[in-house]
Amino acid sequence: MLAPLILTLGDPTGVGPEIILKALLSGGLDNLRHPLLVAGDVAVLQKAADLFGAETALSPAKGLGSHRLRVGTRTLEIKALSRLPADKLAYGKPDTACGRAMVAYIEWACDRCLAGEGAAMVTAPISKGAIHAAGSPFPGHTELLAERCGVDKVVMMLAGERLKVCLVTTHLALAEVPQALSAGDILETIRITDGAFRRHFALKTPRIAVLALNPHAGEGGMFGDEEGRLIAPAIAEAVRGGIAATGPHSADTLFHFAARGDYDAVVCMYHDQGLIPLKLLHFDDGVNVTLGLPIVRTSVDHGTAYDIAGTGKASEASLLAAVKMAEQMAQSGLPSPPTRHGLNNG
Ligand SMILES: NC(=O)c1ccc[n+]([C@@H]2O[C@H](COP(=O)([O-])OP(=O)(O)OC[C@H]3O[C@@H](n4cnc5c(N)ncnc54)[C@H](O)[C@@H]3O)[C@@H](O)[C@H]2O)c1
Ligand SMILES: N[C@H](C(=O)O)[C@H](O)COP(=O)(O)O
Repeated sequence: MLAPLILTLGDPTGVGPEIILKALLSGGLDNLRHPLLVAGDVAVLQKAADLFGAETALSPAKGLGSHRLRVGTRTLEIKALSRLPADKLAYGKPDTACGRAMVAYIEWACDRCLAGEGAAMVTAPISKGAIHAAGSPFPGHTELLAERCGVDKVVMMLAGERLKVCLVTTHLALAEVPQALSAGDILETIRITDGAFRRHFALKTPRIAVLALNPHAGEGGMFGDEEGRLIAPAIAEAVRGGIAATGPHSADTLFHFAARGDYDAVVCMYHDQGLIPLKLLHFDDGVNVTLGLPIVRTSVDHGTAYDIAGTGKASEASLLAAVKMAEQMAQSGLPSPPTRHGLNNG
């Protein structure tokens, strides 16, 4: 039997629980090669099932899971890692117990994957504010997983069929981006992107466009020198290493060409540079992937959507795409980046 894909519940008061139930009830999880295991909370999932009027029945599970929840004609395997008072929780209002639970789901899934007991982890959305309030020092999954896996550099990629963006910097204030950029970090982002595309997406020579930071790529230094000082040297070094990287490209025009298929990946200097075009094209079915980990991690591309949590309206499409991509990546093997803690099982 193949190791399971471990799906973390995310914020119990966000849309995570209901999109998991919606994906299950849609039949979109029926034909996976790997078994699916939800790392989460039984009562929270039962409450989400009620949103869809689905009849549920609970029984004990053997193996990695602790419970089996029958929902209508389908079954969800669950590892219960919290026992939250679901009836008392209000959608959109996580407390510190919820914050701690979100972190516990992620840590457990990560550790199972590092131990080879999970084939991949797929994450439902968390609230960055809630995990912060619960004492987590990390701004999101990406940074938490890098630290837990003992990896210094990972790459946040958001992927859709038409566009794949890979970020040099992620969750930091825009004002801090120029200081945070370095030629070494840009080069590492290009290398991790190239390696992941060769391994997981079967591309012999991925075509990687690297963006400029400033308008018109700095216009020859008139407004900004990061292009000549940091980005161009990183691209030149990548090219010397056999990578098909080009740039620095002006960000305003490049996405048009990337979306029509001229490039396989776009390396972006900061979060919104890449995520605005990505979500414009792929809000419904985009997938967030952490490249450079010794485990496979994919995620939905959206957040907790508190404004619609508990209504059953949230789309499950990104979650289904994330599960599908996790399976594809798990089957294509793992990269073996060096890790600080020697946990590399790749
Ligand atoms: N992977 C993650 O864990 C992740 C990703 C992005 C944001 N976040 C976090 O989520 C919280 C809220 O972030 P935000 O408000 O910027 O973004 P959001 O994605 O939660 O919501 C933005 C808008 O998109 C809508 N939306 C989101 N998901 C939807 C879905 N599945 N179907 C239909 N509509 C949907 C929402 O209703 C809202 O109007 C923040 O704490 C943020 O940090 C987490
Ligand atoms: N930057 C992502 C997005 O906007 O979709 C999101 O915040 C992901 O964060 P983590 O996967 O690191 O939680």
